[in-house]
Amino acid sequence: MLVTLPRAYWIPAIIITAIVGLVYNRLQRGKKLPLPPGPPGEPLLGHLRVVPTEHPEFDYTRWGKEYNTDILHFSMLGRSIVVLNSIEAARDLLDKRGANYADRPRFVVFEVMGWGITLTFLRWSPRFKLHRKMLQQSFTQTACKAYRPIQLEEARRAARAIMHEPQNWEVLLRQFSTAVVLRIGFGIKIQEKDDPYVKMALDVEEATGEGGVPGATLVDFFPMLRYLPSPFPQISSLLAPLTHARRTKASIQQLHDAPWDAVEPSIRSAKNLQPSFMHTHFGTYLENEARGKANPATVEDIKGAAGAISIAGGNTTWSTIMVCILNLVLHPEVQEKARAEILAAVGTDENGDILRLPTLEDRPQLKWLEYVIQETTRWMPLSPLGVPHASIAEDTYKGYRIPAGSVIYANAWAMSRDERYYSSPDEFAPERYIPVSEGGRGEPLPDGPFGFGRRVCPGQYLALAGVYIMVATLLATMDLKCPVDEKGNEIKPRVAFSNGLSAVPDSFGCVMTPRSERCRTLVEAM
Ligand code: HEM
Repeated sequence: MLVTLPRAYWIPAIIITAIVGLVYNRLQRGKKLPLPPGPPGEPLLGHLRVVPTEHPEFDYTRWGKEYNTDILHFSMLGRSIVVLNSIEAARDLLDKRGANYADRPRFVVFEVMGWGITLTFLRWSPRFKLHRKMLQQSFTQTACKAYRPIQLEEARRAARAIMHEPQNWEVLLRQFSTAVVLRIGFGIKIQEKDDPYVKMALDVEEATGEGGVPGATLVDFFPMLRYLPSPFPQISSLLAPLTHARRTKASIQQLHDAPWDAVEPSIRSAKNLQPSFMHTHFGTYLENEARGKANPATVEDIKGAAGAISIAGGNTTWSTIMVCILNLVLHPEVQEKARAEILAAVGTDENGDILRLPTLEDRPQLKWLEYVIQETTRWMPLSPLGVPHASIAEDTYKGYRIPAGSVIYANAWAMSRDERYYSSPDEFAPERYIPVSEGGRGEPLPDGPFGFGRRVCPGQYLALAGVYIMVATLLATMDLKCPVDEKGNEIKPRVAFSNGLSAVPDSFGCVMTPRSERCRTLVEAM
């Protein structure tokens, strides 16, 4: 039965209800745990202008020290951003409570770019699980053995091309990493020169690399801004990622469509088939279709997943090779030690010339080279803030509250500089990993560069095998040196990295020369 309140009581009733509501909220808030610490923000905007847009990982690391915490909180226009600065915090939350941190925030800028069905940007959903399964199963440590012949052939092809055009070494190494992922993803074999797919991959890398810190641009916070008419984004540099995304959209679509369209007829007709991810999954799709069986993945899903391989795997592998070469050039003693180890593994003749080129099967013997590669991923984590995860439900950690829907950055940069584990962390020192029992420092291999939990990089084994075979082939056959000026003084490379999703090293000089005629002959014979 409804009780009607006389008109005279309405206003006092409203006021009392409001006061009770306020008091209740206060009490509830009082009962809630505090948010993790962090620097003060500004009214309404929060930390939008406090966190720098260029290399925020450095400031996040500094704030962690200043507030003596490995978990920081920032608020950007009402959205919670949580930064994890230690390997323990990342393991505790992203690994051990993985189900709650498997989501991604919405990447509006990347959506504008045309990244539709790409695992990296998929939110937690049945579609995410489908893509994750398809990619994870294809790149386990065991499954990656099947790609060894491709990686070996492409590494030798790249070494041969570098011997012919040493001044183009940087582009040719880029070509190597693009060639590997295009062959594995779509079964496309690229041409030696001016290949259109390499050009497309480069355009896409530029598009992704300069899209700002993913999930953290103004447009990511206010998705409606994506509809601003073209001239407006020029008004503020905060909208620059939107302009960039619109400009580069076509290249992303092209890198999905062009290789697919080129290969689809051969899979349909079962002629000139090349083994690839697309062949496996699209082949099964066609078989199911012919038998009237349901297909779990659509054509768009398979295209998106194959595209994810070529896009997530090309630039990343190339950048890692570049950082490795940068350090080999800066530290000739590290280079010599790696070369001596390779020579011992492949054998030498009476002139000290190698008997054969290194293979992927030599890798377990090449411990020093492994440390060099691991140190490369620690010294400059390719994705210094990882790709952000998002929390699904509210959580508590170390007495702090992590609101539902928080954006979570695992700060791989801070982890790589953690002085509890790494002595002189800015130093490039592969010897840090030599076990104490062998007279070394026994420091732990880096843990964060490939991410965490249910979103950990599915391509990590493939990537490290690619870096290994390319670097081993170069070291076995060529000397890598700094260029010299007209007075014969070495021009040391300038160490600088791009901002954004991947930290790509700035271009630097390196002179690659064949170590002997025998090395040249071996490479040419491939
Ligand atoms: C040295 C090279 C590479 C590095 C440093 C790297 C690093 C990363 C990182 C940090 C993430 C985010 C992980 C997270 O959210 O916690 C990631 C995700 C991913 N990587 Fe890699 N990656 C490399 C190579 C590759 C390769 C070769 C492939 C090709 C198969 C690949 C495919 C992917 C995909 C598809 C994702 C998205 C996973 C998801 O969202 O569930 N990556 N990678």
